[in-house]
Amino acid sequence: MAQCILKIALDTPLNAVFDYRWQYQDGEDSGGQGARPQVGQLALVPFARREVMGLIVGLAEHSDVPAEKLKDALAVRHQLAPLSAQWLALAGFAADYYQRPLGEVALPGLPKNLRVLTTVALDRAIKKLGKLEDSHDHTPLNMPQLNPEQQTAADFIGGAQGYQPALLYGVTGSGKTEVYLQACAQVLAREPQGQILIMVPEINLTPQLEGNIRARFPGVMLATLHSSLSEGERMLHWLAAHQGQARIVLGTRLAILSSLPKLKLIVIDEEHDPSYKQQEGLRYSARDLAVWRAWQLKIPIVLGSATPSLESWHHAQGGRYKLLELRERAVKAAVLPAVKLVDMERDKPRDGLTSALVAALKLRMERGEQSLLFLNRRGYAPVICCESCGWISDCTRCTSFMVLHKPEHRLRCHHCSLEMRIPHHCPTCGNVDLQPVGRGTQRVEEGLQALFPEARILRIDADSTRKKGSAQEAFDTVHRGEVDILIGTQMVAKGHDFKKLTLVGIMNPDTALFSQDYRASERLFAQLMQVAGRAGRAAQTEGGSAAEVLIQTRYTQHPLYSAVVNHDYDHFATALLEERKQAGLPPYLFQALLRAEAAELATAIEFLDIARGCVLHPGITINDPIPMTMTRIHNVDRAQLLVESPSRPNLQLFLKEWMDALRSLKTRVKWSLEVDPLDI
Ligand SMILES: Nc1ncnc2c1ncn2[C@@H]1O[C@H](COP(=O)(O)OP(=O)(O)OP(=O)(O)O)[C@@H](O)[C@H]1O
Ligand SMILES: [Zn+2]
Repeated sequence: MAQCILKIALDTPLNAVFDYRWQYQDGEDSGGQGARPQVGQLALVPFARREVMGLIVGLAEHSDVPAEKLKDALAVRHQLAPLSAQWLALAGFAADYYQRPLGEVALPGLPKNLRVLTTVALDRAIKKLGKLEDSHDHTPLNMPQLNPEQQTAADFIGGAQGYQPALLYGVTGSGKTEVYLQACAQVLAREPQGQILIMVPEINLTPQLEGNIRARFPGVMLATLHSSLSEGERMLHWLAAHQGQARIVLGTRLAILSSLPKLKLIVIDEEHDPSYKQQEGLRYSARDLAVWRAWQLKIPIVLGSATPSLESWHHAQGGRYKLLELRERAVKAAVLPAVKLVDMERDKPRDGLTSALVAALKLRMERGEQSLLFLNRRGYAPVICCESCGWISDCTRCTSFMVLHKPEHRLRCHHCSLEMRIPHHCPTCGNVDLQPVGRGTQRVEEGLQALFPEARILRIDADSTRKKGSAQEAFDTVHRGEVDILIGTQMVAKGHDFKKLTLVGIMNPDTALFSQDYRASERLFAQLMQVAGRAGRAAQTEGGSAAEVLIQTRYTQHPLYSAVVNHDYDHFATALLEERKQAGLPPYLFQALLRAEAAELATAIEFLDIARGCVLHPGITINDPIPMTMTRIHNVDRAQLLVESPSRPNLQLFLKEWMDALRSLKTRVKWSLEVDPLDI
């Protein structure tokens, strides 16, 4: 018997690697159950009176831990091929950059079934996969002729060698998907063992793309990775990628941490989308990690969008990313829709709809075409109020309102999930006449039903698609043409290729114009361009309507709307970047946000005040602590502290020192750090 020390990363907030003793049979070939373990393997160990799965990140002959304190590891998962050095480096980079212990990044990045104590699930999955193999026939089927711009882009991406980031800036409906698929075909032809990672921002976009990929490459093994897989499926798909069997992996942001030993190309579709940012726990940007991963592996990466993020646009302007452009819609004779502003001051809306929008809807109904109404607010009304005493339905646990959900007869807080029946009378004065204020998708649906009793109306939002599979069913109904008017939130706004849609109505985007968040205008612009881009994606039929987008607004002179009317991303983005430069904001400045939570706001602020003073570092601006805009959620008060620097490396140095100092502070305040925050 021989003995070694396993250096193990565990999923705990303690920023450390733990030593365990392990005995194995000396000389046995690697791979056997008794072999010497390898870095990148998983091991079961005792920790704090529990048994937990850890990741071997190092091997040693001796430990500094006194022998009587050193514990034995319980098992090593020899049946699983070790995670590669590159994968460990990726997890290590993410841990460093986002200031988290390695174990807290690496272990949650693995499927749950790998981390359970028994090996049943793992053994079963490995056995199942043993029979499956990619057919090695990577011949693409039904490749459409690309237009010259698409061809240039596909050839550039497909032919790129080494680290080569490209920004594929193509207007909505310009056929970016086709560019990805043909670039993939080139890579698969050149690298028969190679793997490709394709990411989409939202789970609802996976089925459409999965269908396209399977139809194009029937012989290629495809694995999907997203949050609605069962644990069994996730394990199977993850393993198919890890063992190099899956050639194409399609997934949402969590797929960025999948193990892909033969990765040769990364595709990030809709790269501007905020959903690439994880908003809890390890708050990483999957897009940024993808770029790092491509750099590390020296492989090409393409970021695609009709409305690139300002960060990526900035890189493309500065020459760090190759800019590839698609200026026209791919389907011949499909043109970008005419965008018109409807002045709500002149054309007063009834039930939220101006007469211009009603007329446009009516025309589509008569012609058997589809319309989409976009309203980014679910529920029936954002609040109910008592007209006699002024009571409003605010949430008792949050700085927000209880939203009226009429079909379910409930009031619901969208932040803490508090629920109650709709009160019969005002809780303060007893008045029975409680009125909904404002309008959500449910109320729009009700109004439309009254207006167009014969119309087939479908609402798609988080409430209507709670059941597994129901979102896909809803989108299929639209694609089959069984819907006349579709009402939806941002769920319907992006990526979908609805072929029969000729009208998009945007109900009330004005509120976002006056947000305090400096990113609000970038986001609103992207959202409007994306949703507008759902109209007119097929050629206009004879006697059919030209594609049209109506934006209802009270601010018809606003430059943001003019840019949308003119489909003018370039100028708008360039102007926004200039503003950011003048104001000293990202991407010209790097930020991190320290958040603190406590029962009392004062406690949170007090903690941030201490944090503010505990490390001094030249070139770093530490702002005053302030309450968060949504101060209270679920009876917890929240405050934040913004840290800024024009130098990313300098900020990173500071954060490292700062986190060490904060970890040693004794406090009951719950705190967390976000690097490159999106919402401030
Ligand atoms: N070369 C081509 N010839 C004919 N049709 C094409 C070609 N390329 C793409 N298309 C079609 O054009 C439509 C739009 O393509 P796609 O959905 O890829 O656009 P997109 O650029 O991803 O748009 P968005 O940014 O709005 O998601 C699809 O129906 C696709 O089949
Ligand atoms: Zn609440």
